[in-house]
Amino acid sequence: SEQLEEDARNFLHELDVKGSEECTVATMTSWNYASDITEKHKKEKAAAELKYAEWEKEAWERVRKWNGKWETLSDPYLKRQFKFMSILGTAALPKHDLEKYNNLVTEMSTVYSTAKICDYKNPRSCKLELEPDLTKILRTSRDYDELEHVWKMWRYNTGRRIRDHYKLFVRLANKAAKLNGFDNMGDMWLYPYESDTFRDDLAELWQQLNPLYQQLHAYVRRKLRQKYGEHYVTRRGPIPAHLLGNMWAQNWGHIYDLAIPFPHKASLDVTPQMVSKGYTPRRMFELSEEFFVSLNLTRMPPEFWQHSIIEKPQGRDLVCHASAWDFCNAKDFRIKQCTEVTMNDLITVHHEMGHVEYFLQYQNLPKAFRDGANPGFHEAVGDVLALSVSTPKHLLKIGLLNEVQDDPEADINFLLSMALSKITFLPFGYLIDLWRWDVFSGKTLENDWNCAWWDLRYKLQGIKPPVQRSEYDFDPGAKYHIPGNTPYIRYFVSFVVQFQFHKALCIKAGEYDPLDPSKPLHKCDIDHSTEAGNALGDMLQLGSSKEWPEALEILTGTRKMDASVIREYFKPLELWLAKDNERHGEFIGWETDEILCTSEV
Ligand SMILES: CC(=O)N[C@@H](CC(=O)O)C(=O)NC[C@H](CC1(C(=O)N[C@@H](Cc2ccc(O)cc2)C(=O)O)CCCC1)C(=O)O
Ligand SMILES: [Zn+2]
Repeated sequence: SEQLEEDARNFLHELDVKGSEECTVATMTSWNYASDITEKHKKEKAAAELKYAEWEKEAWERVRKWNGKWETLSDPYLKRQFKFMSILGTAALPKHDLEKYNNLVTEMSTVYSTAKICDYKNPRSCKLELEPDLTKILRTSRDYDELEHVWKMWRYNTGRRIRDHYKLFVRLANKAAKLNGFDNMGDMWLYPYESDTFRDDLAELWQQLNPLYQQLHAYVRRKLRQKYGEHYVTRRGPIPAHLLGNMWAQNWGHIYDLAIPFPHKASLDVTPQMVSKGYTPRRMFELSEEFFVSLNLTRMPPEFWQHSIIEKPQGRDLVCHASAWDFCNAKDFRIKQCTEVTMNDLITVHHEMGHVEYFLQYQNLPKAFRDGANPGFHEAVGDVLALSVSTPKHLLKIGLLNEVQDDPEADINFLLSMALSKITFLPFGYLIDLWRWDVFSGKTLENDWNCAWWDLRYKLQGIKPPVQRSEYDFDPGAKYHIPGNTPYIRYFVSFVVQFQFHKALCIKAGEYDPLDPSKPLHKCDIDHSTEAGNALGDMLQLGSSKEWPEALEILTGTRKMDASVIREYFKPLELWLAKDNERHGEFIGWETDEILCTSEV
């Protein structure tokens, strides 16, 4: 009835205003803790989390009173808000359980963010931190034993120390999920994807992408065998995980120098040019903002520049892992990033600013809709712009390259550098929550946690630990998102859909034409295209007010995740890798009879 509709609008508006105010308070205490880890900030954050949970519970109980009525409303926009506000979340836990749950997550995050290890070359000095020290060693060292030391000690001082926390955490998480009507927390995490074929769809995407990954894996293994010798990197075995330039082997971009196909061509890593041109983190953020503005998207507000932390502050502990923050008041948006002047961090700056651009585009929607169409969309925005920024053509435009070699060999070099961060990430992006879903569902028992992790790491990534692991270790806990309790499948989704977004925007920018060989997808740069920017903005403004297939269709014309676009982007490389591997008689895939992880405790 008209009256019911009117009452519903007023009711939702009241909850929206109050919910945003409560959200601002809670987010501020979370920011204070993440940017300055002290006992005082920890206590204030814990108290604010409980207070926010009380509000969520009150709001949820008032929404429940509308059950049987809101379903009869005719306006889908109102019904969708009621649908989302009918899920309470972890606030459904009894207060003492919620306090325990929150403290476990904060405690695990603190262990991770404050962990330090001793220097391999100077064992009495024990203050090396993940950022910048350990990431720098993993990125630059080619000393097999030094890399093994750093890899092992990081896991000793993080994962091993939170294994027991995680046991309790899983039980409480599942208790909360059941109170929300889900079988376990894994199912509750998948709710925002609103699809009962989602897991199957993901498995299908991985099947389509695995062959390309295996070709790249075989090629890189040969290059690493040349560097470290056949004893360490065997012909047919998995690659030792600590040789891939990254603490988790999730991005192999930093061993590009060992893998470059045509070494006599110009390097594409513009870090040296950034340093020699006196780039600062501030300049990197302004460069990224300029790109968004060139697309006719929204510039960062003054508060962003006032309150963001874009360089590592000295003399205090903080969560250095980059992050973007929405303070729920359509005014205060921030990034916290311990930025270094490297190309990799320039990409990360775009990733984080992509989150803020999404926050800005949907800031006037009701709070229930101030999210990505699905979490993977939120992760894709910044990466889409970074696909354009990474092209030699764009780097020339912004003065970070002084020449572009436009020939097939330079093309293969470029595509390989992109594949070392985009294709290598796919199995990792998939397996993190494959492991966690099995842990939440009980399919993987506590005594098998670490060896189940290494089964997946071996099966999907074709890597192995440099030293044998056991169930005394807890290697998943050495990756930020596990102690941080952040779902991860969003990144796998993002790495597929970001290429679909890229293709749609490149067509609108006139930068891609499937029939024009001079305009392949991987050479497209959408900067300064307001057609592309307006199309992207139109989708971002929807927030989560429409189901994600509809948002995807508005931008790309399709309603499904489609792996054929990322494969089209890398097609020239895929052909070249297959030929090169065949020429060298490379074994595609991996096998081993080594015991990677012993399960007796
Ligand atoms: C308040 C809050 O927490 N906000 C959320 C955002 C939101 O939910 O609104 C947030 O800021 N999350 C932090 C997280 C940081 C990063 C990350 O963790 N990345 C993944 C995977 C990956 C790797 C390469 C890549 O190109 C893209 C992704 C990893 O490093 O493993 C680190 C560097 C990049 C992004 C992020 O921004 O997603
Ligand atoms: Zn992100």
